[in-house]
Amino acid sequence: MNEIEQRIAELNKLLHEYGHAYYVLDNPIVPDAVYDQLLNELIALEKENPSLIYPDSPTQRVGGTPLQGFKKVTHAFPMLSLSNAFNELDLRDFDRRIRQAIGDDFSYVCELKIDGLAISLRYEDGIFVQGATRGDGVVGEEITANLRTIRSIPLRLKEPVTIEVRGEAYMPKKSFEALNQSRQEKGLELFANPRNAAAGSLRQLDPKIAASRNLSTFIYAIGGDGEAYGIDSHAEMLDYLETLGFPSNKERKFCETIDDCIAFINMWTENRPNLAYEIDGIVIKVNRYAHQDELGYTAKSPRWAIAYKFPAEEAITTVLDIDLT
Ligand SMILES: NC(=O)c1c(N)nc(OC2CCCC2)nc1O[C@@H]1CCC[C@@H]1O
Repeated sequence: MNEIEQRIAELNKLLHEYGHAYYVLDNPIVPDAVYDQLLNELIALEKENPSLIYPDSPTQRVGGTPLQGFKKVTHAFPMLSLSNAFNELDLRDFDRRIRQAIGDDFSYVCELKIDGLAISLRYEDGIFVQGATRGDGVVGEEITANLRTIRSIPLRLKEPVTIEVRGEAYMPKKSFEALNQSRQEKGLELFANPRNAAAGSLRQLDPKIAASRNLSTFIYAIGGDGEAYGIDSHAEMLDYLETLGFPSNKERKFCETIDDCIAFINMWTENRPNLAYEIDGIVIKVNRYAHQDELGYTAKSPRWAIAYKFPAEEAITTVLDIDLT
């Protein structure tokens, strides 16, 4: 390797490491100025040596020309939805059904239900090759170019594995407020909520627009059977995703009983306003894969998971308005 090739390899390695710390671990290890200076050095070197541009170079996140439209993609594994629970009774019915099916010796994992847009990411030998929306669960839209612009989505994994993962793309509350503020000043129509803003951003044909919207992601599932990766529980799968370099939500909790889950739900019902992103509920999943296999699936959702949905704010204000008039 000549010294230019060496420097380009070194810059790719450093910028990947710094980018992962900043965007995935939310824990920067160099000041922004240092990151920007290295990125500009790489941009200049790549300009002089285009044949040395790595496909997963951080300079390759924002594509050039806008697309004419989005291709359809059939998911290798259907992207399921979640059945809902709205109160404690629903949760205890869910728990009773599980215990009737597999006995009492099991545990749950509780996760925040991110209020964004479900996405699927495909990696071949560790390289990000395709990203799609959930669509109807079977067929989605191919939005790879837009997903590449999301800094928390790794372009190369820490292991050269071929894997398909699922997660939620979302717009942090602060980015949503800033976006609507700037749209207000331009006399543009405002987005109703961060979820619509994220969906609207990922439906843009020009990746430069998606890149400007400060989207992020949390990854929460492997498409297909996790056993293929030597994992046998949901908790282990989330840890494995982190070792590969994916962002997973750290507010998850291992719960022995449904009472622990209800305590978790009560805590986050209280704490939700302090989060940097919107959640619309709490997802409760039976932890061990052996138990998930025993419980199986309905046509559209797993029997081993349920989403407790927070009461919608607007409904409460409507009720209050009636009471107050
Ligand atoms: N929105 C979420 O934070 C979330 C989550 N934390 N975990 C899952 O588990 C999947 C995998 C098994 C069936 C649903 N799904 C989520 O969102 C889904 C996307 C499509 C419907 C649900 O909103």
